[in-house]
Amino acid sequence: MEKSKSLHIVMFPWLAMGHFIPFFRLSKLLALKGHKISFISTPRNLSKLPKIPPNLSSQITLISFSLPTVPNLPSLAESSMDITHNQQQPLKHALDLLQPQLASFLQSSKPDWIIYDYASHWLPSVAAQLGISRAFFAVFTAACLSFMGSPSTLIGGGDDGDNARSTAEDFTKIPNWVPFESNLAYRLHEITKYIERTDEDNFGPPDTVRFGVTIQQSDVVIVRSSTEFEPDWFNLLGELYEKPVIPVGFLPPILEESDEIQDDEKWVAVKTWLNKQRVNSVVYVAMGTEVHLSKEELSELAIGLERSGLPFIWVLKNSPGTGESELEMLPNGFKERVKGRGFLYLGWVPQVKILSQESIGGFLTHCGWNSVIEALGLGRVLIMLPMLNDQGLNARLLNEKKVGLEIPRNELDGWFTSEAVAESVRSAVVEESGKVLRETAKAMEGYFGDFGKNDGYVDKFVSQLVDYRK
Ligand SMILES: O=c1ccn([C@@H]2O[C@H](COP(=O)(O)OP(=O)(O)O[C@H]3O[C@H](CO)[C@@H](O)[C@H](O)[C@H]3O)[C@@H](O)[C@H]2O)c(=O)[nH]1
Repeated sequence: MEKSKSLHIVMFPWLAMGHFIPFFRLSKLLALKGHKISFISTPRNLSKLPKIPPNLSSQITLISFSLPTVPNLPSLAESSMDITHNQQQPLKHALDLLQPQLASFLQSSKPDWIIYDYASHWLPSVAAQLGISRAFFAVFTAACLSFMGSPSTLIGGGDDGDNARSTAEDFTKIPNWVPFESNLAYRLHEITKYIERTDEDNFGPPDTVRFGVTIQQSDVVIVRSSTEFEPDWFNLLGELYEKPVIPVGFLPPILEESDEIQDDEKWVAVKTWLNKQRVNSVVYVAMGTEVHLSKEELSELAIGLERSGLPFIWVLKNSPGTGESELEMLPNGFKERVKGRGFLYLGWVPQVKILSQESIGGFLTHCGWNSVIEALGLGRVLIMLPMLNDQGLNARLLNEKKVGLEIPRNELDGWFTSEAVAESVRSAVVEESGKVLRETAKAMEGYFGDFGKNDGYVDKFVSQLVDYRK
């Protein structure tokens, strides 16, 4: 690469594991292509990132900013996985207070580009004043972003005519700006949770406004998806945003990287157990970093897995709200009854490594976009139980694509039964009724897991960064 084309790029993700992973993956790919990266976050978040490989250590600099203390945020909390849903807004308040540090860093380092997330809606205008080019990296699907609408719809304020959304029901309808056939919309229970959260925002704007302003004030928007997978949604998104929308591909994970964040002894126990199971037989159950199921939901899921009769490995978390672990919240006698057939794991697992084991037959998932990309990159069929954020929309899209099935729920309150869990799991993983889903999911490896194809998207993106630079 010519020296003149080497860029200095600052990365500033939202304080959530599901966002650091794609931002860091993109940083490494950009560094490999000869660009200098300054990756900014808080000390505890930076310590959770995989190690920078020696060949990239001179290209990537980690920049640590202490997170200001704010009311209603536990003192050691620095990311969305450390807190409950109700503390998400105080975390955004703390993020907003990083503005002066960010501004002075940008002023002194004068990067070519800054790539940021939706939450720091104040950042694009700070960067613009300093003459720095600005990219919003949306770690969501083009379908989900299109559903959310144009910047003016997101910013709202009642001036958006027919497009304005004021009630939860408005989010359960296909938007009038979608010109093609689709079933993409929230279920009432999914949006009720979302609205509950934004109503508690006493410290800053709701997420919709953060998104709208961020999109409106960016030079380009980068999306972690591909035009091959979502052609119509990408066309629509370009029209809604009226600015370049650049697919950066899926940024598929590198298997070896998950070695760095695992405890060897524990992994050996998981691997030994997985190796004893039949090929394509085990259900991997994991709900990401932000979903915390209630005791009743955990119980229904547990009994459903038990009833399915299939072997399963289930990753459980500590509940930041109660201090109780999900393992402690499981129904009485469950652990003993599934002993040998169900592997219960409390803590952080190397998810990509688990998904890559040949005994895995399907993935019961909350549909976080990272988890979906990791699973489809390895051709695993999905059993979908979306709970928050974009997850419901992801599930609708993946249902349309026939790569899995949604566990049937009560549309109003989201309740699901153990029978529905057992039937869905069996259908997706072993029964004839799920054969097409298994085959379609397998074929997705070609989009999600193909490194050459995905790297082509990053190459195109890099040449656009060079072209659009101010
Ligand atoms: O024990 C664990 C738990 C998680 N992971 C990894 O952590 C990431 C989790 O990301 P994701 O599956 O996207 O789940 P969340 O972190 O819960 O997702 C948040 O971020 C996503 C991307 O924005 C959104 O799609 C979700 O709705 C939002 O809740 C994945 O890479 C997992 O492999 C592990 O490796 N081990």
